[in-house]
Amino acid sequence: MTDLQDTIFARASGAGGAAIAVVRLSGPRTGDVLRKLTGALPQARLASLRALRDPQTEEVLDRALLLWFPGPASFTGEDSAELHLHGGPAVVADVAEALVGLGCRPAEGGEFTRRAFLHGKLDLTQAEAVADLVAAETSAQRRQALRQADGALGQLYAAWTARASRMLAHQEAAIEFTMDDLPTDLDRTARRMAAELAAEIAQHLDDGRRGEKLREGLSVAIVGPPNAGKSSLLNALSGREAAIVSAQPGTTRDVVECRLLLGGVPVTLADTAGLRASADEIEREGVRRARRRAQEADVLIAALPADSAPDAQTLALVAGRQDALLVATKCDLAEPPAEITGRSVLPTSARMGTGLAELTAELTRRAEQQAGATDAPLITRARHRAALHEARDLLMEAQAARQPELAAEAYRGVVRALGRLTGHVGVEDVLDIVFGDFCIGK
Ligand SMILES: Nc1nc2c(ncn2[C@@H]2O[C@H](COP(=O)(O)OP(=O)(O)OP(=O)(O)O)[C@@H](O)[C@H]2O)c(=O)[nH]1
Ligand SMILES: [K+]
Ligand SMILES: [Mg+2]
Repeated sequence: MTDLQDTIFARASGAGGAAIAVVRLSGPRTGDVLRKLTGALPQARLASLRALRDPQTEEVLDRALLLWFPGPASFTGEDSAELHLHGGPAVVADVAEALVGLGCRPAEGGEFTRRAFLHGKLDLTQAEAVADLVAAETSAQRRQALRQADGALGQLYAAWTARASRMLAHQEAAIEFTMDDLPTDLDRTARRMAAELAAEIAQHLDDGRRGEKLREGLSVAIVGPPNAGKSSLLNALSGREAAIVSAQPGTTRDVVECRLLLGGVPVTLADTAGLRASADEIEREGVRRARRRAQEADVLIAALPADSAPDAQTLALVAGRQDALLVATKCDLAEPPAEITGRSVLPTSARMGTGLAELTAELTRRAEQQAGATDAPLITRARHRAALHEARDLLMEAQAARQPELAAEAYRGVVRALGRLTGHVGVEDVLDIVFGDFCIGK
């Protein structure tokens, strides 16, 4: 995808007007480009103030601060540089034009980090963390991304990959020895190791998706009967008129979303169509969407108006969800029940603004409880989860395999699945272990 012979450049600082624009360069021509723009290579890794000249016209384009990072001791592992230009769009555009004239090309999204990965500067989990750091909206997200960028997750996965390689090595050696008719317990050792690793991976997977929730945001859905005041609640919690409120039941059809920040966790709060049987095709689709959203939500809010009997459809929906939050709405109209089907109820009135602080506090408590920060590094992406599931299943398969060759094949799969996580898929490593790590010696 990326041709490493190309020298790439991109504006690394935000778009739009700014005092300074940082343009980043990476690739084999970088040194040559700096020489042509400034007359000489600046000292490595020290800031130098230089006039940048268009090599064709000799015109001074800008007076800029240069940083020259000769490879391999650079972020990408290649010769690279930063030009700290004055931030005007014309400065950046004219310098970009000069760079193209010197044989560079604009970088594609993520290309610098991709090069860092290809040159072994980062593993894949660290590359992902760079993207997460750039996107981090909250301190909690930043902390999680930084930890992953430091390699905590990658090291865990690399250690597991090494263990799987060792199992494979034991299994292959067991096959060899069986052919020599020598009794060994290599096969049993491999199976024991597989059981241990499978248990550790299962525990790592059983994290309630804390890392993913912090990275992607927690999903909260408001459900309830028509006219329960769901949209009014969404508007009150988010502080803006995001959803249409009216006295007409069946007002909301689409899922209406608002982003909130609760306890450092980004939260998507969704208002949904009132649950009822309807002759209207559009409303029926709205109710389908409401039910689907309720199913997917990390936190479910059941809005039940205090001035009417609890809605049967809503109660049925939350019956299987012990974690659902029962909220009595319109408490200015009637006394809310203390409990519904034995579960406590939070009284609110969007009109009077009562109970909203309590509801926000409860949502914040749940957000903090469900997302982020544990002692062990966390899975932060569906990609991680998929590969770990695959590895765990193959470890079970290896343990149950009747034929040593099938066990070996499963171990090979485990190494591949775990290796994909860091991007270091190295079945070659196994050969080194077979012939080096433990001494077959004959
Ligand atoms: N008295 C009182 N009326 C409220 C309160 N909240 C909402 N309402 C009124 O109840 C009616 C329905 O409110 P909505 O927020 O549209 O209710 P909804 O649950 O979103 O309704 P649908 O989208 O049709 O399912 C409107 O007339 C609101 O003004 C409240 O706290 N107190
Ligand atoms: K309504
Ligand atoms: Mg509504």
